[in-house]
Amino acid sequence: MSKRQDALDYHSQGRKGKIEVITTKPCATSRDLSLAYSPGVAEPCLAIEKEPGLAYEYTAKGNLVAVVSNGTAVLGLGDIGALAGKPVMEGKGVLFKRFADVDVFDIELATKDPDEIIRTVKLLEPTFGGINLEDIKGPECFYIEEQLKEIMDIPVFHDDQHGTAIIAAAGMLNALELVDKKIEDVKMVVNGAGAAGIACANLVISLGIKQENVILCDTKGVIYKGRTEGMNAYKERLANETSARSLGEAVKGADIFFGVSAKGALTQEMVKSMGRDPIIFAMANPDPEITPPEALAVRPDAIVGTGRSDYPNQVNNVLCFPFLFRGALDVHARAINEEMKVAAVHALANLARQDVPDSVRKAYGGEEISFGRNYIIPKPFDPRVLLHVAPAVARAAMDSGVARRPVEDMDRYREQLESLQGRSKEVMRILINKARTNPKRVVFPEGDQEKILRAVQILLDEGIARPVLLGEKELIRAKMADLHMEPDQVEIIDPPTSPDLEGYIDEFFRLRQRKGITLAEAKRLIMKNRNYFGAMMVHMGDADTLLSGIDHHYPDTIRPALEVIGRQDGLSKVHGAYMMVTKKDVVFFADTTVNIEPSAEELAEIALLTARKAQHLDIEPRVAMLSFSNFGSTQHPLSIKVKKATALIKERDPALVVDGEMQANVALDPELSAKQFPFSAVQGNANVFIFPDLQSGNICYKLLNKLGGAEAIGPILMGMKKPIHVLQRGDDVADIVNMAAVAVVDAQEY
Ligand SMILES: NC(=O)C1=CN([C@@H]2O[C@H](COP(=O)(O)OP(=O)(O)OC[C@H]3O[C@@H](n4cnc5c(N)ncnc54)[C@H](OP(=O)(O)O)[C@@H]3O)[C@@H](O)[C@H]2O)C=CC1
Ligand SMILES: CC(=O)C(=O)O
Ligand SMILES: [Mg+2]
Repeated sequence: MSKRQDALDYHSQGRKGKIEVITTKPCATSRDLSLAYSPGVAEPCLAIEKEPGLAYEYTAKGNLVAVVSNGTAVLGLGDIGALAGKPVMEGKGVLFKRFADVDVFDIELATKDPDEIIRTVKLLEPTFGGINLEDIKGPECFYIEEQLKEIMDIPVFHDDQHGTAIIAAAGMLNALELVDKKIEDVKMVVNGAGAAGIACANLVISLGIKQENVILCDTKGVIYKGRTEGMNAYKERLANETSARSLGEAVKGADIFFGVSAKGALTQEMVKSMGRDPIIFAMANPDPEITPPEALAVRPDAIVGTGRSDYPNQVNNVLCFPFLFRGALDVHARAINEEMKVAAVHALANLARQDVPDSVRKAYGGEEISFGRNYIIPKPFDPRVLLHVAPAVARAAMDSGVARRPVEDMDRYREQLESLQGRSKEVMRILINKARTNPKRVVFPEGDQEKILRAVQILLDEGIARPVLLGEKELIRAKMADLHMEPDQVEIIDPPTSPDLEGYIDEFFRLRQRKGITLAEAKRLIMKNRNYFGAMMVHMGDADTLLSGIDHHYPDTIRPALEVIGRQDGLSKVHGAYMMVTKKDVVFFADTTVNIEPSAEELAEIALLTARKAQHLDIEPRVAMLSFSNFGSTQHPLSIKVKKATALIKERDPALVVDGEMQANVALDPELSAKQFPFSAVQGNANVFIFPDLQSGNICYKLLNKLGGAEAIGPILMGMKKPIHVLQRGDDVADIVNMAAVAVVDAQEY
């Protein structure tokens, strides 16, 4: 199918267009009706009449943005009119929702009269928490925005001006660092002196580029002092004394080119003539001023960005407006001011320098992404953008006095932002915060693995753990340098040269001498097998917990731990659980990894240990002992075993909410439970699921993960004397970080 047809089908298939309105309150019963509408609705009306600020409490105003356009500069398609611009405005709505959960009404106005637009938008003020002006051409856009900012008490933001300028400035700051040029020395050309061009020039000047070093061009060529044709007050303010008259003359020797004009405006000849390591942002949409392959063919030393997602370095305002508005709306900002824009610039620029999580790499087809010439600004699908930009903007709004409702607890605010991105993030945030309250020493026997190093950087940045790496010092240091990590921030231990080596060997020999180990073998294992050395560290109290397994088979990781540390007294075995994070909730599955055919006694042990894990994560456990039978409905040794286990648990922990044996649907269906099993302690609200054997547990968690899309965090090993945790081969950096948090929180319990 052609790209054109594809795009048309995308818009027309199913419900037409890209947006619909969804209600947030039930309207199923006559009671609902009387609350949603008359008579109940009168109450919030009267409350708002008395106290207008309550509109943020009782209506959707606070999360609603108007995307307003008259269609005079739609992308680079030009003046195609308000109606034809509607797909773009609906598209902005999609992006606002997808990236920052901001709701949008798109408003297309069939007028070119700036005052008519101003009056109309002003009249819309009661409806919205913010106004995003879009694709209104220069110079009218400047007057419209200025006037609206003056007369409105909610944020008014022309995205083509400032959104573009913010992204381009963030990318430019990073590109300048990469090419080692000082902002106060560089010469720049901005091609296009409309909405985007004027705003880009103003912002980079405010960030430190000298005004006399910024040459603006438009369809008539260079905007120089004294030019009369095609001028306006905004161009005039930026006109410079220069002898250059054409774009070709202006870009000669320039360090930076910003294109916000039209397809093909920059030629290869022009690129050739630029200064060393030229920075070229060809931002015209949908087709750039020059494509990256064209530019790089003549100047391999260039850093090139475009507005498109199919080339590296997408310099597009999508990376800004959803997150900026999120921050502004969340503090009920009166405006979006310079301070908030600059905060967004720095938040974006800083984020691009940080290590990129695997989830983001995966979203981008597994491509290698790290700070450098092909990655100078974050990617829009990077969930961290929301968490960095919105709080930075909210903070700037508060500091500059335009926040009507300041955020009191920034950490809590970040947690709320994370919860916008799904329950799993929220739970992990709780876990991570718990880890941060008392970060423990985590030893990583696979300290030379790149994924471990990348995870360690995040653990350090977030203060989740105090990592200790095992491996050859020089090798690890070199790998850290490749990853732009600071080697001195992590302790590295090379077992053969460790001063603790002899002591560990002696102790290990003492532990295992009656289990068939010779002193020579003890020496070899502790010196050569870092899983043994790491386990000894935990045993001797030199580390609090161990995390390993990314490059080892499961038994090779777990055996040293069992031999050195062993299980807790009184337990028959160690057991394994998974935390399953669904869209709705977080539940525990056990045993999913260790015990193949647990006895009733072992099942009871598994349930008690898993319930304790849940409690430790502030989740009140409700344990379902699963079977194919409900409370004696089938008499079979397998179901009788589960029934026996249930009785044992009740005996050992009478306060624990637990019941069984029961089928999985009964464990999850309150109505069914109430109707058929009103005596059960678990009323269809189970969150800890104990499986009768490993087959069912292991199969279920994998199906839920693959078919149901639930995130599986684990295996969480339970019942060791000291906490040891096992990574899975193939775990990515985020999994390692999650497991490290699990390990730290676990270690806090010991
Ligand atoms: N990547 C991104 O995030 C964004 C990209 N853009 C892109 O920037 C471009 C301009 O948008 P916007 O500023 O809103 O539009 P405007 O209509 O406000 O401004 C367009 C400007 O470009 C100039 N121009 C047009 N064609 C040429 C050319 N061939 N050579 C030199 N100058 C030219 C016009 O000159 P004159 O004044 O003489 O008419 C005018 O100054 C569009 O392609 C748009 O897609 C815009 C916003 C965001
Ligand atoms: C991206 C955008 O806003 C534009 O091209 O107009
Ligand atoms: Mg636009």
